[in-house]
Amino acid sequence: MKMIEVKDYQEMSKRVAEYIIEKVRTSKKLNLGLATGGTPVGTYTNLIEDHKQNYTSYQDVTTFNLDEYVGLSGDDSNSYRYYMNDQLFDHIDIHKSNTYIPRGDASDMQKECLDYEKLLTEHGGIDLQILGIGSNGHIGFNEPGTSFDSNTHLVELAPSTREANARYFSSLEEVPTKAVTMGIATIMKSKEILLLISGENKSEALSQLLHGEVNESFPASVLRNHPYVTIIADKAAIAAEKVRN
Ligand SMILES: O=P(O)(O)OC[C@H]1O[C@](O)(CO)[C@@H](O)[C@@H]1O
Repeated sequence: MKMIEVKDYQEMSKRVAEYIIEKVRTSKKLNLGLATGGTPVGTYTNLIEDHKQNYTSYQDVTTFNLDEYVGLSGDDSNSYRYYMNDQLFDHIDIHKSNTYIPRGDASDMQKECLDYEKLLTEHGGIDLQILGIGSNGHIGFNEPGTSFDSNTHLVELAPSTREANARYFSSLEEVPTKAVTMGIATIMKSKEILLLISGENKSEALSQLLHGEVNESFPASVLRNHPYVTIIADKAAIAAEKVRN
């Protein structure tokens, strides 16, 4: 794993956006894996600004999101489909039909998982996957204990994840208890991964990722087995990590 240290959230967002833009501009066809949560919002803002100023085109880009809440339709403002449209897709020239997110309101969720995995395979897999990390080490919605062999599957969200994400809902009770997520094996098939880590509250996770054991109790640790992962971390995440060690 390679680590790039940046000053702050703004610099992280700019650097990640520049990296994505370069890939978009130089690839004939690009399969981009995208994440939600607070971490990539600044990256998406930078992509939109660049699209408006420099006309970077996303017409040959296909996107695959990591996860979605079970029970929410794409029209629900808390769904990740809504988030992606709102934060990125509605503001660039991507064909909406080329943006894939597992459906949280499918009538048969087991089939939805199988179909999503198949879709990824049929498209030739992800070229560049953007990842955030939960403070318990989750990637996508793969909570501690998830098998490293897992494909797209249904999960029960950890109480800490529901609490962390409750800030987007009007109450904790409203946060869905289940989600659908690409599995660890699915994520590991990506050709390249960029992991974004910002803020002191992620320093414990960064520390464990860099120095802890590779095992299923800390899902992100699997990334140490991937040949092409770059961590982009800001000073706040790293500084606190250094103090701890
Ligand atoms: O970026 P945040 O909001 O800290 O979330 C970290 C991770 O948690 C998730 O939001 C899932 O809870 C991921 O999508 C994200 O990468």
